[in-house]
Amino acid sequence: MAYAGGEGHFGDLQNAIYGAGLSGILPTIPVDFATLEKRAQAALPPHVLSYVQGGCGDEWTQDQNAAAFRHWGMVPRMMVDCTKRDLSVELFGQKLKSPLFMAPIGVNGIMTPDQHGDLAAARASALTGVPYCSSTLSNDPLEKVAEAQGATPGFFQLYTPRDEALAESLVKRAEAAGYKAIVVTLDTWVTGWRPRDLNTANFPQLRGAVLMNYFSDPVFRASLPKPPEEDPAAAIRAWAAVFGKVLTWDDMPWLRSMTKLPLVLKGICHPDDARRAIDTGADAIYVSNHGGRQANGGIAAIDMLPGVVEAAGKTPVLFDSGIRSGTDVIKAIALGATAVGIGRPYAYGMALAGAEGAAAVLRAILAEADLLMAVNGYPTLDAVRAAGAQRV
Ligand SMILES: Cc1cc2nc3c(=O)[nH]c(=O)nc-3n(C[C@H](O)[C@H](O)[C@H](O)COP(=O)(O)O)c2cc1C
Ligand SMILES: O=C(O)C(=O)c1ccccc1
Repeated sequence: MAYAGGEGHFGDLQNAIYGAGLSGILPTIPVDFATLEKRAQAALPPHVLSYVQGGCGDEWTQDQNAAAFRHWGMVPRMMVDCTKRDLSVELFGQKLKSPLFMAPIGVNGIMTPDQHGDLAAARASALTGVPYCSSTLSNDPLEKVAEAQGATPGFFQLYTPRDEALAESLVKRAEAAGYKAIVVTLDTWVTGWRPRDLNTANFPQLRGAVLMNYFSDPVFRASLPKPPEEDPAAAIRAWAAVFGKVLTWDDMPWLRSMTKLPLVLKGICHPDDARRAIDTGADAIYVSNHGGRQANGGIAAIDMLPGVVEAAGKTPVLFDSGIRSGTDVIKAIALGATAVGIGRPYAYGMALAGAEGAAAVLRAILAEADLLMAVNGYPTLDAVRAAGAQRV
């Protein structure tokens, strides 16, 4: 049944769903965020849910991130042949089927009952071709996560430790494991004020979750009097002491010297910071306010994207924070993003059905994006950018 026009498109999922419905089969993973979140809310242990769902302060910025997409609108073009759509992008020398990627989520490890959510996320990436940016915080070592990503390229997100030798060790391991870019997160040397987690006195990392990249690291291990297996409490304390280096522009030569891989700075929101990042050697800018988890009171991330895109010129701009649907993805592309990160939505899919659940969420987002392009007369992402989005 080739009703939606064209074959082999992400939007074919729609036909598959309606077709299955004729035999009484319904999607097991909701295709919209609101229903998905409700289902995940019921499925997750309360302390995991509050950590993932929550944000900083009264969550104004987190709410704004999603709500701000509602004041950007697009104008359709008619009489354009859109039977073939091309959502592919080239990023870090990799040809990707779509502009989506999975944003780093350091507690993926505790999102699945088997506590191997990092591997589930990596398998979702292998299943869909959507790259996974895996976090430094992980229940499985980065080498195993890379392996589970199969042929899909992966990126490694670095939380820069205070111990420079440990930072260098993590980056060298990521290079050896085949990651295609190093994404340095700038906004989290300290944790933001998160009332949901504070009121329940819950911080998963201090309970020993998701620290396997440290516990498996030769430099970290050498810094401990006893191995983490023998004295986990001391290893956790050592992690807390080493976790967050305060980065300044003075560190750029060092960060740049650590790797020949593309270097991406995550958390850039100001055009001047984007210019300085590029001038000092960054290969890509990653606009994000950490999903509103780190600082409250900030402007919605999508509203900061156009200024950074303009400042970045030809340098690729990655974006996340507030993406909840395929429509949001297309709006971010229209505003100049090169690639768009999905955060909480895929984590919720994973909470419901592991790798398959996360893959289902990504496929639904891609299907909506593809069908929007089909209807709106945008056959390519360049056409999306040319059409743009207007503030309404
Ligand atoms: C539970 C959770 C854990 C996260 N852990 C990390 C992390 O380890 N490293 C990082 O750079 N960003 C982390 N982030 C931020 C995401 O990469 C991304 O910026 C954010 O989720 C985007 O917002 P959204 O979830 O509203 O789409 C985390 C986000 C969540 C929800
Ligand atoms: O929960 C987060 O968003 C996150 O990335 C993090 C990681 C380590 C410490 C504090 C926050």
